[in-house]
Amino acid sequence: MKDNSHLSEVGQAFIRYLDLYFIERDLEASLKLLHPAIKGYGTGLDERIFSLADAKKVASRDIEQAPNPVHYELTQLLVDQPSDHLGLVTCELNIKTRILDQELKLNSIRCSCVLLNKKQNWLLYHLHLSLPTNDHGEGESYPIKELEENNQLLQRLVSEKTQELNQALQEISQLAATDPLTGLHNRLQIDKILGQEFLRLDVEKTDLAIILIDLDYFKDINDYHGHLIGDQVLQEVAQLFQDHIRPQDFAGRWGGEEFIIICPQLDQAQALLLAEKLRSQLASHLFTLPVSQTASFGVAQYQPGDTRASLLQRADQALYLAKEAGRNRVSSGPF
Ligand SMILES: Nc1nc2c(ncn2[C@@H]2O[C@H](COP(=O)(O)OP(=O)(O)OP(=O)(O)O)[C@@H](O)[C@H]2O)c(=O)[nH]1
Repeated sequence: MKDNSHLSEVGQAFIRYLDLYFIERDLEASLKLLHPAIKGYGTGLDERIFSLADAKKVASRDIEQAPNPVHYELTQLLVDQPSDHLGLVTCELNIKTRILDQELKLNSIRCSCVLLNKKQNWLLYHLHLSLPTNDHGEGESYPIKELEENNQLLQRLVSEKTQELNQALQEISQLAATDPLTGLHNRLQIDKILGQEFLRLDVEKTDLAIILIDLDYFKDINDYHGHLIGDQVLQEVAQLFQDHIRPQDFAGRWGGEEFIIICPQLDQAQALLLAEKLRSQLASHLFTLPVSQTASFGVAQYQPGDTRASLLQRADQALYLAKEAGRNRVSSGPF
């Protein structure tokens, strides 16, 4: 402990504050030496102190970031006491500490401070710290201010980049799950959804039905009108299915001119009704192009012991029966 007896009460109070704050890094004790109406500025860009709460925030962040003792050397100390209640300190100091095994050294910090005498205690009423803006001095190895600025810039860049990456990731996931022509779920995604629905069946013991759909004589559309018109018909059919299923159903493109609807919580009878609705909507649909289009539908309901493959196989067999029976119809068996 340095001998400060030559200093006035004001000087001693100021040194006491420096010791508690810098050397001991004792937040609570150092805060007790601040006047309740403290105001001032720290060295950081955002270190504005307009209340004791601000001072606490700035100091606690500083101590958290640099918890080791901060050794200081006063290169200049001027203490004035214009009145019984008013003390002024003007000083310059060099500090050094260690953060994360790195030596930090900063010279020529300027500090001006007003102390008020409150019930025989000199308390810091105003504090202003500043760093010279010229190039770093000899031996300064860690310009905190610059580090803070870089840190803030980096944080902003990282947050911007993270946002961009998240958005790109969302777009990529969306693309990976979507059929580019129709905008419906693609086969991979439908397989994933079916897997999730099977897991749900284990827990919830509810119904699940699927509807496989194959357009009738679609080859003719391509042959007579060309592939581009064929594509437009596929898009319009997809939109029609999407418009007439329930919000909880999933519509997907299963293959070229094959579609699939996954219907959670629907039994066979209800799924047959839905399929019939889709069939008749399509059969009577007025396409924007001078074409008409029907489809055949195979319906299968989940049975205990089913795998995804066995359920799909039954729907496929039902679809085959609908085709065999003359197309433009719905079938669910029997098998
Ligand atoms: N325009 C277009 N045609 C496609 C696409 N995918 C598959 N097709 C066509 O769909 C047609 C399917 O023909 P087929 O398998 O013979 O069946 P179909 O003519 O619909 O007859 P049925 O299924 O027996 O009623 C073929 O001409 C394929 O080229 C696509 O993405 N765009």
